[in-house]
Amino acid sequence: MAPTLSVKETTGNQSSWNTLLPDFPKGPLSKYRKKASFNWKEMAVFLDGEDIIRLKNRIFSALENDPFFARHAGEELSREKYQELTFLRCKRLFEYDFLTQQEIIENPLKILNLVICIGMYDWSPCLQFFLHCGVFGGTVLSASKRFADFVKKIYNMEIFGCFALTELSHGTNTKGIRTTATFDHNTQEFIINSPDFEAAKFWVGNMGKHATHAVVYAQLYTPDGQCQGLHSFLVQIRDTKTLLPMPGVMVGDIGKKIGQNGLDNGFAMFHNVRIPKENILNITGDVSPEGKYSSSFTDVKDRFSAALGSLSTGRILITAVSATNLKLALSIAIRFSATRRQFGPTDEEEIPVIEYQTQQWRLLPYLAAAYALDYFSKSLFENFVEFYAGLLTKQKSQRQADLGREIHALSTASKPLSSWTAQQAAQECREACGGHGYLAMNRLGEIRNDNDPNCTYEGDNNVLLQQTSNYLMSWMNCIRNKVPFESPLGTINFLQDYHHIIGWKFKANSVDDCMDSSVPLAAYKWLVCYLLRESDLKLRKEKQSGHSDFEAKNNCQVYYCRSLAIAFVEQTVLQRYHDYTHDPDIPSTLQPVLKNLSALYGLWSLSKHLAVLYQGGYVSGEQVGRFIQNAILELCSRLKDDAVALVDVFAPPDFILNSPIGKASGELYKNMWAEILQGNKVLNRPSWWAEFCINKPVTGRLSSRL
Ligand SMILES: CC(C)(COP(=O)(O)OP(=O)(O)OC[C@H]1O[C@@H](n2cnc3c(N)ncnc32)[C@H](O)[C@@H]1OP(=O)(O)O)[C@@H](O)C(=O)NCCC(=O)NCCSC(=O)/C=C/CCCCCCCCCCCCC(=O)O
Ligand SMILES: Cc1cc2nc3c(=O)[nH]c(=O)nc-3n(C[C@H](O)[C@H](O)[C@H](O)COP(=O)(O)OP(=O)(O)OC[C@H]3O[C@@H](n4cnc5c(N)ncnc54)[C@H](O)[C@@H]3O)c2cc1C
Repeated sequence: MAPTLSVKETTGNQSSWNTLLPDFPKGPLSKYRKKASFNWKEMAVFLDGEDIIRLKNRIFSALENDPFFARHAGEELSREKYQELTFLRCKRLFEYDFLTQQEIIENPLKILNLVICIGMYDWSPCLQFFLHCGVFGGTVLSASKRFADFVKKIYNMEIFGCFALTELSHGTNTKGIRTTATFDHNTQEFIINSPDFEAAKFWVGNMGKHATHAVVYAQLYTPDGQCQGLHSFLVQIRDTKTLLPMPGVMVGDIGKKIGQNGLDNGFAMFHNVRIPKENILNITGDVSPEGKYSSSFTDVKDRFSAALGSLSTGRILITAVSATNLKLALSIAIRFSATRRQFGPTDEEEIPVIEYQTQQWRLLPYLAAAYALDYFSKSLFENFVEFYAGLLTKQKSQRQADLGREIHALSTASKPLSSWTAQQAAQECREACGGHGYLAMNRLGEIRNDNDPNCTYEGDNNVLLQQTSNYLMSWMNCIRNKVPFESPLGTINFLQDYHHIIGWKFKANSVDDCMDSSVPLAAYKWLVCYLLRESDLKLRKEKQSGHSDFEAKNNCQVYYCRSLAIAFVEQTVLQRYHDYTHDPDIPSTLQPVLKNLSALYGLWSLSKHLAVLYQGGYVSGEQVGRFIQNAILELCSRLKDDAVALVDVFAPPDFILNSPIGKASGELYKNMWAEILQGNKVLNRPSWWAEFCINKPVTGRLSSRL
């Protein structure tokens, strides 16, 4: 695969940038655009490449010109209407068929960009489409060749799919799933059953109203009564001609959610539902006609990992989806902050709120995080593409197995990091826009609420972090015994220097010394080693004091393993972004601002761990804390005049961003006013006017009845 994220890509010339990226309208934001230290078009082309920008333009303009995607000011859709519109939009996505197989093979990053572009418009149709084609379709596709005919039906929408793992009473604990699939060798069928309503499949996207088929995870029972563990099965849940439930299936919608309400999340119970033997998705095991179980995995644990392997795709995608929400929220809040004026040094002059130190400190570290996480999510996606190619070609090498473990460990921490960062940023951006941030039309509430489940689905963030710390702790024996080790992506290779790193101390002697990301990076390496040592000691102590493995692990999470996983993933994100921004091949016009972003992301993230850095003796004395704080403030101040151009690089067109206060013109009040006046019945008196004007209350009439 071509190294599409390599910095060696050409950035073209001014005239090609202008063709790809039109100028913004002149207006209140022009002042900041002129102050920027770099050309935003050069940056956009440098980061994405011309081909991806052309793809984005194609998608954005298709949506903008399509009546099905029209936005209507003041529109308030009922949930049913919103679900219907979401489905109509999803159908349009089939009709557009934005990417050919060939384009995806040539540059897999295009699929990620497709998800991002559609999601920037609205996550409901995006998730509906990709749950069907990607999560459901991808699982069937990777099972075996015998589903080839079925796969065709998926991609021409003859059927519609969903992915049903979670149950009403079990989600994170996948081993606790209770749906059963019992093989009947007399009829060569599996019989699917939900033992009771608590084992009903629950939360399943697309299942609520329209999915016809589901990938159902169930405990496989062979005729000898043996449970062979969790396997997945293709089950038809609705008739494709009528959308009525299939015999034995009770299926419905779980109700209104906090966000993503265009998507129909549903439940299903199965009562003796018979499916052909061939419908087992034989990824991890199969049964013979006589009912004998076979699996290419001899180890039960390996089989379990493989059964859940497809979840890594979702977690990597969610890392990127959350980074996208971060970009959307920041585009709105930074454009607003550069145009909204409050107070000033004199009575005559009010200044844009972005000039305030607090506003800079609240927003600009998130801007740096958006750049770092965007880069990381794309690079992790590229790593995953390599792994997936190995899966499809049935590679059984040690490298392939190690790569799977490493990607699992990275994605189970990058999803939490990215989704939490976006969630906190969306709230900060909401508040940074004051009251106007709370107006639904400005979209920050929608971004916050639609991002929220990224912290939960595809695995609860707090529980997923345990997977990453388990992986890190698994190297402790090698570290203790000084046995050399390395991982395919090299993310844990620095731990070989553990005994040396653990003795490091903070070296910078001034604020100036701290202005490069190498400083927080060194601190992070120490922090990971320290937290690894502390977590390992704590675990051993817990076990020595007589606690079971379960209890001991549980007692090691807070302040130990959980912090370890977070520090590790922050370190990994920073390492990749540091290497990228410090590459000598980066255009000299862009490098200074990129290095500032890298330093700010590193120092700001690290500053949340200051207590542990002091506690473990990596830093001492009050000066170090001050250096870090002052360096953060200095970087915020340096980036302030670049902030508008930095969001111009990633902000989608106004139609997609859909926020009057976030529009590219910066005509904050004109844009809001226009939207408000186009609202539904804004100037009308209420339909219930008579309740005030005619039917007056009789004060105290009800008090005697209390
Ligand atoms: C991880 C768990 C919590 C583990 O539970 P536990 O029982 O404790 O098990 P362990 O002992 O820890 O694990 C045993 C070993 O297995 C290893 N393991 C586990 N999982 C994996 C894995 N995925 N890969 C590799 N290895 C794995 C583990 O490390 C252990 O090994 P070792 O002992 O350390 O060596 C687990 O139970 C769990 O996963 N829980 C969470 C459940 C979950 O995630 N459910 C998801 C349900 S589906 C859902 O939520 C859907 C949501 C809808 C929105 C999705 C949005 C997706 C993004 C966009 C669309 C995608 C587009 C696709 C594009 C395209 O392809 O076209
Ligand atoms: C919008 C949305 C869409 C979804 N779509 C789908 C779908 O399409 N298909 C599907 O199968 N599922 C779907 N899900 C379900 C989702 O995958 C689960 O909700 C998720 O895996 C979390 O599981 P849970 O809800 O059982 O949480 P629980 O596991 O019950 O978690 C509850 C709390 O307990 C804590 N907890 C649990 N175990 C531990 C532990 N070992 N240590 C410490 N704390 C613990 C958690 O941190 C959490 O705070 C969706 C969910 C949402 C919100």
